[in-house]
Amino acid sequence: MGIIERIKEIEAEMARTQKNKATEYHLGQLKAKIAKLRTQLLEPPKGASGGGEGFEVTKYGHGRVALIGFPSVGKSTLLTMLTGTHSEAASYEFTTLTCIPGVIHYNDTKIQLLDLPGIIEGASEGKGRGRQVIAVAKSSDLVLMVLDASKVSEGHRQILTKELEAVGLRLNKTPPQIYFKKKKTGGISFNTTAPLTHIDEKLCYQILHEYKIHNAEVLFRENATVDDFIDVIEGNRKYIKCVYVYNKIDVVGIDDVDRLSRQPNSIVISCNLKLNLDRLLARMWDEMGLVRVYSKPQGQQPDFDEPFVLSSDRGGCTVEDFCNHVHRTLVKDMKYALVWGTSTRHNPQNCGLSQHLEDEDVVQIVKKKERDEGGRGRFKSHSNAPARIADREKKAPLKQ
Ligand SMILES: Nc1nc2c(ncn2[C@@H]2O[C@H](COP(=O)(O)OP(=O)(O)OP(=O)(O)O)[C@@H](O)[C@H]2O)c(=O)[nH]1
Ligand SMILES: [K+]
Ligand SMILES: [Mg+2]
Repeated sequence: MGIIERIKEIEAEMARTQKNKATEYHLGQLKAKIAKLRTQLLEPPKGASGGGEGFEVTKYGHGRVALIGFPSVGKSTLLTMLTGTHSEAASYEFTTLTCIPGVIHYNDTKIQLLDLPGIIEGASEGKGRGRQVIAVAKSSDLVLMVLDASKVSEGHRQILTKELEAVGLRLNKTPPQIYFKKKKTGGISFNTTAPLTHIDEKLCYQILHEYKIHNAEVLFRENATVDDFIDVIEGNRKYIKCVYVYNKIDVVGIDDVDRLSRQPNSIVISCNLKLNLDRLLARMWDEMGLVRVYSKPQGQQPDFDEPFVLSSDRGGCTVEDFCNHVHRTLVKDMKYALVWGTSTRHNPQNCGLSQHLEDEDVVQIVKKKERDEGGRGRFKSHSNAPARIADREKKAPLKQ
């Protein structure tokens, strides 16, 4: 029997099993069994050389966004509108057969947007190009799940979420607060700092047993579920933000539009009428959590057209991360940093390497050998972005 059949069989057994106190241990074990099989499913077949049919597209820009959705919901139309890169759009399904990259220029940052073939139920098990599409979604910083506003009754949102979850993607979730460490000896030590209502010590042991783990340290820091615990044991989950984009609102009534726009993490648009596309861009950019930091050489103004772009998902947002972006020896040479912006209590503030920077902060690195000329009046005004500087100065004067 193949892996997919075995998963189906266990799923059927779970559906048959009544949920109560007496069956909860058995159900927990079955969940662990399915998780293990799904992980096997994700491993490339032995002897496979990576395969030439993947959608490997080189990463570009400050972040990557993937368009995921059923066929003909308007993914390609949206890519063309947002990036200017043409991607074939047509009224028949599976128009797009590969991954088409485009670039969005927004807030002085560049974001790679990827158009992908439509996926359908069963994608996680290899239907259509599902597996390749999902692999691209996994490599992204944000998923835009595009849905057809006129077909919402068909449960596409749930189906696709399930498909992505089946391969270890977790949308709009944070990793469970469970500390888990395998050991060589000593048995299982089980502790909790929160009251648990979904799982108990015995069930934990059974799940670990299913994974043949007999020595480990487990600490629940929140009221987590069996699924959360399995996610932590598997350890290969990817936590990604997702915005649900309801397209084609030009063909549905105002009541539906209103209802859809109130769904969690959702935005309604129409490519045909160019409705709400700017809101979508703003939303997308916010979700990516990019942090633009402007470097200010001593006695000069920062170049507000050329931010260093940091992100907590990619490498972090501290002064140290900023230094590493600018030059690899800068961390070593830094005496302290002067920071202007929303991350500081006063402007400028002397900061160390661990200072967390926020979007639009200005940073001046004072090096060990340099003489600190801090506080010596205003810098000369030669800049290619006078308006933005004036704007910044209103918030916090960029002296020094
Ligand atoms: N009414 C309406 N139709 C739209 C809108 N956006 C796209 N379409 C139409 O929907 C159809 C499918 O668009 P595509 O962009 O090819 O959809 P897709 O999701 O890329 O499709 P596949 O690549 O086949 O998965 C085309 O006929 C588009 O013109 C919209 O906002 N409103
Ligand atoms: K299409
Ligand atoms: Mg397409």
